[in-house]
Amino acid sequence: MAPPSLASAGSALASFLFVWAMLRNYIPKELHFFISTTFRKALSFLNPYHHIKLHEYSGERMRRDELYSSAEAYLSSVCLHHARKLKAELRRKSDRPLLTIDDHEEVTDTFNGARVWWHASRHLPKSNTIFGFNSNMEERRFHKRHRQLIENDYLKHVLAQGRAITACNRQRRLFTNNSTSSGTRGRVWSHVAFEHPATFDTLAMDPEKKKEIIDDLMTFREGKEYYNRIGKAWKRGYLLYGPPGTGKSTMIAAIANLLEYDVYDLELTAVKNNTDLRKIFLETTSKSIIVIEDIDCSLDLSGKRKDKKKRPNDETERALPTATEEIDKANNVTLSGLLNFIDGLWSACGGERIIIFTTNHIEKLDPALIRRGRMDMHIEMSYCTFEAFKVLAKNYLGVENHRLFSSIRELLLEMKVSPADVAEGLMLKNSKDKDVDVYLENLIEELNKVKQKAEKKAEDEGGQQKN
Ligand SMILES: Nc1ncnc2c1ncn2[C@@H]1O[C@H](COP(=O)(O)OP(=O)(O)OP(=O)(O)O)[C@@H](O)[C@H]1O
Ligand SMILES: [Mg+2]
Repeated sequence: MAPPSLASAGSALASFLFVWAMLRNYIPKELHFFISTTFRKALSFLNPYHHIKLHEYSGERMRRDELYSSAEAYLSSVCLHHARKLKAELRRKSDRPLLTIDDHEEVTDTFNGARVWWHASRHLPKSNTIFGFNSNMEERRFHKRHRQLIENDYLKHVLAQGRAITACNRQRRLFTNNSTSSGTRGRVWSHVAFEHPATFDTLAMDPEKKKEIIDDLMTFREGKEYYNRIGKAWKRGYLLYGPPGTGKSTMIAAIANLLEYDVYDLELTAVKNNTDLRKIFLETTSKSIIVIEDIDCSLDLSGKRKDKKKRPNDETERALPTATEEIDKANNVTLSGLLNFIDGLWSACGGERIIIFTTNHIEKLDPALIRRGRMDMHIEMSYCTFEAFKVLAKNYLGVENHRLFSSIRELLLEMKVSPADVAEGLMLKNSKDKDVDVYLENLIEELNKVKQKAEKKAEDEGGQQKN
């Protein structure tokens, strides 16, 4: 039951509204206006709550408002379990039903001691609404004493959390600029869902080196303010080099999965010239990894610059281009175009990008391309060590130790074999046998074959030299 003071206030209000309804048609318009505005003011003065509306579509181009979508993701994550009415939908290219809070359902959230009521409503389009969007609206209500907190901190909190949740939930994409792909619709990039299962856990490499790379990546991801403070574009370059089959492409997938970024696989040979390269770059989004695989094969990097001996002091100091170089510039991607792509003014647009080059021949690359600051971290992917083998054995066979491990360690110390070859040896074809011994014996047999081949090759080469 309501307390007596509230009950009497309520009955007074009811009597006032009744009298007002009876008299409103008989009093002059000016008096009617005065009474209704005074009444509204009195009500809003007594109302301790303030409201903020978030519209789903905003701006002249009726784009989906990011604050709205962030709030939707935030509420679905933080307040979903409090809501009684939910909506379930299957988003495109997803096989997991997505649950969100239903329209007209009210949920509450608490932030630094302030309580906020969220209410979602749906406005059906009027006949003359442009584009005919259903404009949904989230409305927040909070006590006026928390206004500063809500305006300054809560709004930012909802945006940041919502963005992070959206990034985590979204289907990541693998883009290619190869124009022969179907469905490009005039765009330079076409994409498919990125579903590579590689992670740093499944990547076979020295554990310390792995940790160093993970730490570096995580520092980068959290580094927005740091990069702002030091006045540097929020991007980082990684050069992965090493022989074939040592896990360079696998590491790219592991990085993308760790950071939850999209991957843009840039095929340089399909880019006409530097202008196109810039356009291509501008069509990438943030939170992405731009990859150029086998960079030494993609571009004739050596011929585009003058003799290094003439410019010993500064690699950025370039000699004037010759006429042939000018023609090349119009028709090809040049080294300077690529350098511009990596760290020219345009490269700062959007931010939060990682650029990765891979190569089997680091010695062939122009030093300017891979100097620190452009390619901040040089990562050597090496032949399979015993530590790397242990990761593969755990992934493929689920064993962390075994009596045959010592023989494998000996063999790996004696020869150079890629993790890809070891992984292949751990996979028995046409076998349903799940016995670990069989798999490891198969690997030892394969490794011995490689060893004998290498020894025979060395013998042949030795014989040829004597002759
Ligand atoms: N370090 C590794 N950890 C786990 N698996 C690996 C590793 N290296 C290679 N593999 C296995 O070998 C296959 C080939 O590896 P990957 O394509 O990553 O090699 P790469 O270094 O990119 O070779 P390339 O120089 O020829 O492009 C992968 O599919 C993976 O199964
Ligand atoms: Mg590769």
